[in-house]
Amino acid sequence: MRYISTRGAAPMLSFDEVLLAGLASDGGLYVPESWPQISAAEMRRWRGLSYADLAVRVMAPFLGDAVPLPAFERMVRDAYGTFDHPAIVPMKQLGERLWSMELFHGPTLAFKDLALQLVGRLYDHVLASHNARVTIVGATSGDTGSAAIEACRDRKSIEIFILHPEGRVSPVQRRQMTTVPSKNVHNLAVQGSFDDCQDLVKAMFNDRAFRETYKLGAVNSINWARIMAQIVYYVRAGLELGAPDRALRFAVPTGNFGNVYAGYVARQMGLPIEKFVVASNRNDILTRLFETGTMEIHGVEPSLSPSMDIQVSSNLERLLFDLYGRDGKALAAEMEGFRKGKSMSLSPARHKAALEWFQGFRLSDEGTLAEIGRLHRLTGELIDPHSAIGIAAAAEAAKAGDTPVVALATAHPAKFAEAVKRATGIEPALPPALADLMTRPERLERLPNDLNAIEAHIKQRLAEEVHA
Ligand SMILES: Cc1ncc(COP(=O)(O)O)c(C=O)c1O
Ligand SMILES: N[C@@H](CCOP(=O)(O)O)C(=O)O
Repeated sequence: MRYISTRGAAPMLSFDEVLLAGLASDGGLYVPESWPQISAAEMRRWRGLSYADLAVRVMAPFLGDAVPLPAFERMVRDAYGTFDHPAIVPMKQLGERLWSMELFHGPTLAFKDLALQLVGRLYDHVLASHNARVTIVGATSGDTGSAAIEACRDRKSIEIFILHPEGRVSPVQRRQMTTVPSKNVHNLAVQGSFDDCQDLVKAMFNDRAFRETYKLGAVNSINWARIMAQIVYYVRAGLELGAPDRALRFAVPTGNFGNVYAGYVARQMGLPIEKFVVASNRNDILTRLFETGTMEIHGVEPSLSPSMDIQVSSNLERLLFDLYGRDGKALAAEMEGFRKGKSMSLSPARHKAALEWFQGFRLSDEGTLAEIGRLHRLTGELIDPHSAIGIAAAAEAAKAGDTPVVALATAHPAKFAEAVKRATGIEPALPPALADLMTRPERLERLPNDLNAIEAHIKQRLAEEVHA
């Protein structure tokens, strides 16, 4: 398996090279040269497999010969051995055609663990075989950061720097990052939005000298390995609901478009997915794109679902690459225009093609609180605001059409206790392993939204490590 950049000007790479590269050298994102296929017969055979066994089968074609299969199997088993539910991603029926899939049973209580527990192990394996070290730089609106830190803490060959928007993540999310005492973990609270943090990370990757000197690595979903690991639970949901003999739909709470893009890949591999409902909060750039064909950046506004407070959805570029017939040069020009003009429009034909697979949905904060309350009254369950947006989208979709709709529940309610309490009067408790989280000492650096300041800080910290 070889990987190509969405902007057409970076070298083709193998899986291990893509894992270490993160962003492509032309500023694009790596995607597989072609989509591996899962046959109907394979899907039927895979129905009763454990999550780990299924994960190995779904992901193996993406590795090429970069990682030996026995080692990969071990990594997968270890990664999902950290989850606290035997099904790893349990599904619950909420209505006649309505299901939710819980993706928050990993160590940091959000769907990011499904990919990052594996990516941390892949990094270890590949760094050891290349005898290399890496400096991870990542941006987070709250969940990627803690999942990446948990996956990379105390690893000898990794230093990890996570940028989060100061004051714009929940107190639990912040503390899950800042209370980790490991020496290789560095938290930077940036005066700006998640989009600013993500721009800073991309700018560090595009600063060739900095990237090469400090051997930058990525943990955000710009890294293909993140997407690869997220494909598995779509296949799992499909098999549980009767694929390949029955089609289904997904409703996905969306920010950076990584989660829903992994579903798109599952469909490209042959899973019979009829439609994706792309669900957003008031930061609805994607919903507007599907409604109108035009993508236009408005400022990021804080909401009750802060992890989705994003306007520039990185992974949309991977979908656009296919909508542009995999013409990297044409897409590079389009992305440059979008960067400068903060707006881009799809041609009517491309817009129509996108609507065959996707539809948009948005929910206000008031609607989110109402949905948390409604679900609690109906089922007795507490759900977090991100999952609530997905479930509300799925409930609406289930009213139209006969195929089942699966809502992805992306975070544990205790990560957003304040919103859940406002909606239900009940404060969800953190699991026992995190019971004392709110009293642990924190460690973070406050920095301006300025590339030079961030790079200087990282250089200084790395120099101190060398002399320690
Ligand atoms: C809890 C939660 N739900 C949904 C999302 C949106 O997912 P994506 O960025 O993959 O679209 C995020 C952030 O990524 C998140 O942390
Ligand atoms: N919501 C995310 C934002 C980063 O997205 P990623 O999937 O690209 O890592 C977060 O919680 O940090």
